[in-house]
Amino acid sequence: MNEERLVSAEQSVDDQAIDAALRPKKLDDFIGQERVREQLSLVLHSALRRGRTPDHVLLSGGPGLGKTTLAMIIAAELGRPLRITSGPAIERAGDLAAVLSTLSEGEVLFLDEIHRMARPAEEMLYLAMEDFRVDVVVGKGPGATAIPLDIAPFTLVGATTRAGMLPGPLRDRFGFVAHMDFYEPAELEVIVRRSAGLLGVRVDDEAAAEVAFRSRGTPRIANRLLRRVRDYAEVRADGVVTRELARAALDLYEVDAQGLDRLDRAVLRALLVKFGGGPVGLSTLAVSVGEEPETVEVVAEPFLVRQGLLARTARGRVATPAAWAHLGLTPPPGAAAPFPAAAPGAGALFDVGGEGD
Ligand SMILES: Nc1ncnc2c1ncn2[C@@H]1O[C@H](COP(=O)(O)OP(=O)(O)OP(=O)(O)O)[C@@H](O)[C@H]1O
Ligand SMILES: [Mg+2]
Repeated sequence: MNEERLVSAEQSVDDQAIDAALRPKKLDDFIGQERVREQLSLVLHSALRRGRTPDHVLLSGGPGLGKTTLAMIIAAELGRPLRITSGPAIERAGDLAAVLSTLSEGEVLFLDEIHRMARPAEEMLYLAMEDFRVDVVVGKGPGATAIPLDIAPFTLVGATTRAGMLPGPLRDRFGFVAHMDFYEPAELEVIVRRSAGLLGVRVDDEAAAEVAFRSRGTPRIANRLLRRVRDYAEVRADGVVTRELARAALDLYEVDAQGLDRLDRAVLRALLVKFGGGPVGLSTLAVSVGEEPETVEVVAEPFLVRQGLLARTARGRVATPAAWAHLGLTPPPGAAAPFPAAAPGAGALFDVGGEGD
């Protein structure tokens, strides 16, 4: 169900064309991520001044935060062609050799989902990144020989949603690592206004703020919510999106004021109403909302944790005071007692494993 969620950060089939159409093309048009943008600008422009290929760049961050966009911008800023491939497409070292040996000088190679590349290819990549050389193995078994092959100096741009899964030696070979964070509502508001302009949707500032606020810190979600709001305004009104219309549309799609959707709220409500705020075990909680434990853990919980509405403890899931407030409920006396703030020094109680967000 994850793919169909309006608030999923993953790219859906519907997003593909729109993602491409809405991508900023220059660093100056890339909104937010101030520090990354400034650092990257220095890396690129100093290399340009020296007439060298810039260091390899690793972009790390959650889905929909702008990694692919930034990779394209890097090539554009350098005025170089961009070759795109991805970890899953490189099953054998030979697949990578085929790409590397046909790069032109200064070309930018975008390797998306780099953490999913096959191991033997990884080792080939180390050498290529460091020495602009690959060893092509010819033959099999004891008679196999490695033939060194020079390749053109290039800039690798790797992207990953799981920087922690990258082997150290690979991470160390990137001269610049950009960590992309969730966006602030004010930044998303600018993104929404820009996207609205490109799509020819008229949104007033308050409506843009409303959409931004419900977008979970993620530009891709903001752009998706904007489209749903536009549909609503076209069918139910004169096409101009006001705050009231944006609210009505997003309420209809069950995306609430903080960006929680139906599943998020069902989990939270069950935790509060059926289990008095917890602690309750994951599988019990999942059964009570009719979902698989994995769905609750992977799809709903990370955002609830990030919003400070739910905590994972060694004794089970616990709602925070903010959770009661968010659903407009009053906690019963003594509810959510085993909460971190109330139990200084009880850090060991809390299991932060498996967060993966
Ligand atoms: N800083 C930004 N300013 C304006 N638009 C942005 C920004 N970052 C992302 N977007 C928009 O959000 C959408 C998703 O961005 P992008 O495809 O680059 O994300 P991603 O990090 O590559 O995601 P994934 O991990 O799923 O590959 C694009 O349409 C892009 O236009
Ligand atoms: Mg991408």
